[in-house]
Amino acid sequence: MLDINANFNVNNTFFENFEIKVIDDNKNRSLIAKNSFTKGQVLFNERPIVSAQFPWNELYKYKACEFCMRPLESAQENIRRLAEDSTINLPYLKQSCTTKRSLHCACVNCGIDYCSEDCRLQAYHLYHQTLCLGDNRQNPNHPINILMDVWKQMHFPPETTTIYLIIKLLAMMKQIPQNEELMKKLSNFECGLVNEKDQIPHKLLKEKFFNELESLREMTLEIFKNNFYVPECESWLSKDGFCQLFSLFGRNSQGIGTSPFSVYVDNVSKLNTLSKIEKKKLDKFIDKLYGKLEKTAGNFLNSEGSGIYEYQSMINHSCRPNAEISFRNNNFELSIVALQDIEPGQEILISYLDECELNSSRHTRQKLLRENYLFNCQCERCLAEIDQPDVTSDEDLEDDDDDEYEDIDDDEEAEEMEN
Ligand SMILES: C[S@@+](CC[C@H](N)C(=O)[O-])C[C@H]1O[C@@H](n2cnc3c(N)ncnc32)[C@H](O)[C@@H]1O
Repeated sequence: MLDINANFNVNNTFFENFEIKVIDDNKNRSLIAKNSFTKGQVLFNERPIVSAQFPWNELYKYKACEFCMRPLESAQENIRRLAEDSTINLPYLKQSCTTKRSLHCACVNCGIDYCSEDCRLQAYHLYHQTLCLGDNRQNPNHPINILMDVWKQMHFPPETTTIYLIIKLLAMMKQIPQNEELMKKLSNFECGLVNEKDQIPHKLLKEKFFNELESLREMTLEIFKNNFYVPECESWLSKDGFCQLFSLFGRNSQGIGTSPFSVYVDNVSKLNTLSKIEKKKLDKFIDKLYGKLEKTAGNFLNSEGSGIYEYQSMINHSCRPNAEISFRNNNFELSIVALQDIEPGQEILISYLDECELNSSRHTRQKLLRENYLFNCQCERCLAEIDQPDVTSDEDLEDDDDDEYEDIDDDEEAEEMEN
């Protein structure tokens, strides 16, 4: 039988290196280093409890393993598709492309693709036995396909989450023998609909989305009753339970991005058999390809999805982080990597914002964190910049009009400055 813990866990030295501690009222729990780490060191690796590729991303033919999201295209296929140019030939492909087509396989009933037999088996034992649609995989009238279509119409790219995470989770609850353990893990995640202390609601749960959320709930409930009813999960599909489930994914899910071309670029640039002239030529060639990609694919270069991670979700945010997330295996396994030397007793802090957002004003950063993660950031940098004028970064200005919480916050801050 499959060891369910092997699917979720981080390596077993985790609690030798870290402790989870409540160190302040605002942030609640924090992850604290027990040992020292040097810049560039991997603090830990972790696989998600549940993950899924985004549906638009899949529709646009970003081929990835259904279980671990490892790309299924070779670097050459990937660049040809994204750059819309079937004449591109990548040099040194054999040494630098990691896609292993000979290991790929598919579910014999529905044809879903996996990067290996191991992934196919793990998916089967965790959820796919329940979710395999067989001949109905392409049937637009199958309730799961209808739900996915409705979801796609509600959430156009750039995608941040998917209703399929909820479907997979319900199937896992049905299938796995130790589902109390999964239930326990889920109960550890932040899933409040509002930040009770500061009364900040989640953006996906604002009034304007109530009708959408209700139709998603009704459809999911129908699928649940007919396909994988589990008595313990019935409350998840009540009105409140469903909002909480949504909030759990909204507040905790971590984006996953994989790409055969970027791995190729990484590997090819490390080849030490090339002369200086060959290296220069190669750099120029790759720059040109990226130029092409910018025109044809813009920012959409990766197979994208999201997942929830038990231990990564214990790490608080800082606008001046000392660690970062990376997907070094080009699949859903996440690594937390030190950005600087870390001493015992120091809190591990990552950024929930991307690089561009991190470079924005304090006002913009705080707004993004409030909307997505329901907190007023109390990090060292935000506290140090508290006297900064309340300036919104340029790229954010057009969003300002429809942000009712911004206005409340501006008024409060203006009042504070007057007093
Ligand atoms: C993914 S959880 C991190 C772990 C969390 N502290 C816990 O106890 O489970 C994210 C939540 O932690 C809190 N948090 C994280 N970083 C914070 C920060 N810089 N300032 C204030 N609260 C923070 C917020 O409540 C946020 O919604």
